[in-house]
Amino acid sequence: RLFRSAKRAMEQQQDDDENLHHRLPPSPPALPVLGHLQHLVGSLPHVSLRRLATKHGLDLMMLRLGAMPGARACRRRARPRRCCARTTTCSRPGAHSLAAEIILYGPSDIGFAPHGEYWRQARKLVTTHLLSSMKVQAFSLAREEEVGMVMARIREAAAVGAEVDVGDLLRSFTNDLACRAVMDKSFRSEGPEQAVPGARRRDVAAAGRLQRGGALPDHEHKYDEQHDDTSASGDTRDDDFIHVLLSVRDEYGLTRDQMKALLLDVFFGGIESLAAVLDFTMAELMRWPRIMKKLQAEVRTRVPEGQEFVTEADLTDNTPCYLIAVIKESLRLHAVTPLLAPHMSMASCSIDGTPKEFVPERFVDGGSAAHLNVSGNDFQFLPFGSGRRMCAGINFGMATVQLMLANLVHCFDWEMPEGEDRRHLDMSEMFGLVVRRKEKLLLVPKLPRL
Ligand code: HEM
Repeated sequence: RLFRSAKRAMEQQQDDDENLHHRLPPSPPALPVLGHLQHLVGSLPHVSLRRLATKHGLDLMMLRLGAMPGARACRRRARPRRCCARTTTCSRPGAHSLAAEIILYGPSDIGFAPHGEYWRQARKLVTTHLLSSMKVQAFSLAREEEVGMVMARIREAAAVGAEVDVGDLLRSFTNDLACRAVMDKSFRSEGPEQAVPGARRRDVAAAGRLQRGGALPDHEHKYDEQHDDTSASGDTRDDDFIHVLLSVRDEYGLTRDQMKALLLDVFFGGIESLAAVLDFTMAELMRWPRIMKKLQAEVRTRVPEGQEFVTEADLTDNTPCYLIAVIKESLRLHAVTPLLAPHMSMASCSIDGTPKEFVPERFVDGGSAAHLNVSGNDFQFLPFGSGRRMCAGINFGMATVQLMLANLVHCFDWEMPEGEDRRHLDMSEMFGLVVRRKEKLLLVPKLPRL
């Protein structure tokens, strides 16, 4: 039933695309056959597109990527971006691709599904039962445990004065967190090698295991054994996502493939983006020691004496506003998904005329951007997108970045490896589904003298 409604929505989308043809935005000069494809071939397509828009003075431009038409809105005026967020990007171009059809079963996930009844129901399910703020809160103990394990590993390195590959550490943290959210602790006992021979990364292993179907039947079995009709729903407990989906499968008429596709969104949507945001933020803090010190002072004064790690309660009871300002500034300066959502381009967003400088103060009270938040209503600042297709994992994402960053700056002082200068820290980007820093972030943790 759901597959049929996804197909209908796709046909409707094609009709809408055809109807739109007679009122297209202006288009820069294009090559025959290729159209504007050459602008996406370089290493940083979002930067080439920004240059193209500036060169032709276009706030909203029509691009042709081979046979596929697309529109891109630029920073200068909020109106075209609002228009894109609310209308143009309600569906996804990738919805018609063979890859999405095979990997995401239709696609039956919410990230790639075309706009329509299936996507609406699936999005409702995910935002109500898996990624709601209540569920994210219920998951705080698990998040704290995972962060605590990373701090313990850094402490071992600090004890012997070794450097750590912070980027790598952050990526394995976000992998572990996603695996834990989806399938609880079972992934630890498995190890990546058993799940997918030769796989080194747990997310790949876990995603592979999900796709081949191993994880779901195991959980189904456990769920059926444990299930008690009188038990409360998993929304307010830290039940893993497979368990939650099993508890609502009849209500939503979900097939096994649809459940797998929805779970894969957590791997595809959450892991790389979270790691990239944390890596960019730590790198910026290293380049701006004054900001690092100010943030450390704020976080350290809020953690009770003798307490080893920062807990979520320390952050939510008395939200440290400079921590939030630092995260917002990092999201402003480094758009990790600049092309996923055509209406969003943080890489080219200028709030107060100093776009390349890392100045979190703009986001604190009295600052020029103090009124901007990340919830998609301020069209100059859309790190999670906006409108109906905005990021479904925004609560999960913000909670994770806050807790991890607070702990990294609370538990350690950070130095550059010997002979390296923080002023030369390379901030070059590497393009991908998620934009990340090109170079490794090698730093030396020191236990602070409190
Ligand atoms: C700080 C980290 C993150 C950033 C910067 C980010 C950013 C984004 C952006 C820009 C979009 C496209 C929005 C649009 O088209 O308007 C998106 C979509 C999405 N994100 Fe995130 N995201 C993050 C973390 C996460 C996490 C942790 C999850 C899941 C656990 C997630 C799941 C999704 C999903 C499912 C979509 C597709 C929504 C739809 O099409 O209906 N994201 N994200």
